[in-house]
Amino acid sequence: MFLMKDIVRDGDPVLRQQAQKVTFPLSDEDRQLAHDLMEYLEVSQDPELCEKYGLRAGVGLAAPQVGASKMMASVMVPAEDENEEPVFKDVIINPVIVSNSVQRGALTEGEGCLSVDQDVPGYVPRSARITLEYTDVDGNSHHIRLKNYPAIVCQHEIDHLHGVLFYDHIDKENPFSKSDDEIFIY
Ligand SMILES: Cc1nc(NNC(=O)[C@H](CC2CCCC2)CN(O)CO)c(F)c(N2CCN3CCOC[C@@H]3C2)n1
Ligand code: NI
Repeated sequence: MFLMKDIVRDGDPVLRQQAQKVTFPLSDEDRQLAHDLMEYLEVSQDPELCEKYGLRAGVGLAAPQVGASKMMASVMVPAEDENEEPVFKDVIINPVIVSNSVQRGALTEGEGCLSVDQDVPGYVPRSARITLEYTDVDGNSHHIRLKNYPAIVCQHEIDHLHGVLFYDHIDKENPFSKSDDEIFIY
């Protein structure tokens, strides 16, 4: 199980590398990595376990953040009402954003990152809607449309696979600048 000590922090070159495509069928090592990436999110979203293991809660975790430069990330976006199924939950392997809306969106509270210890205030403008292609651990390919919160999370994770961190997108001059067609999410 991953703990905070296993999370690589900003400054480590692995966070700025282009991750390697994953080959199928998955090796045992890659299968274990996919499992552990999702397990981190599940544990971190359980208040008791999160506290018990001293984790920072997460809704996504990319392989480079645990030192594995592979195109793989877990995403677990809970529903508003936690008694419902998560809005989106999967390990996305070799993900590609095949199209995205012109309309932009940003999380109202900005973003953070388990690999960035300090807060970096500001809006992180992203596409409000994306069409995502990826392969799951069983080798099935998916072609899905996501919007708002899950779309933002997937873009944050896919950025990690290309060596991009959330604060790269923040406007230095005016971190809270917003063009009128941008929507606010969540
Ligand atoms: C928005 C949010 N970001 C949390 N952390 N940051 C992360 O997930 C980073 C990735 C997210 C940062 C912005 C977009 C993607 C991790 N990243 O660095 C991976 O690359 C949260 F923890 C969180 N939630 C809301 C839902 N809640 C359900 C119950 O359990 C607690 C949980 C808290 N929402
Ligand atoms: Ni991150």
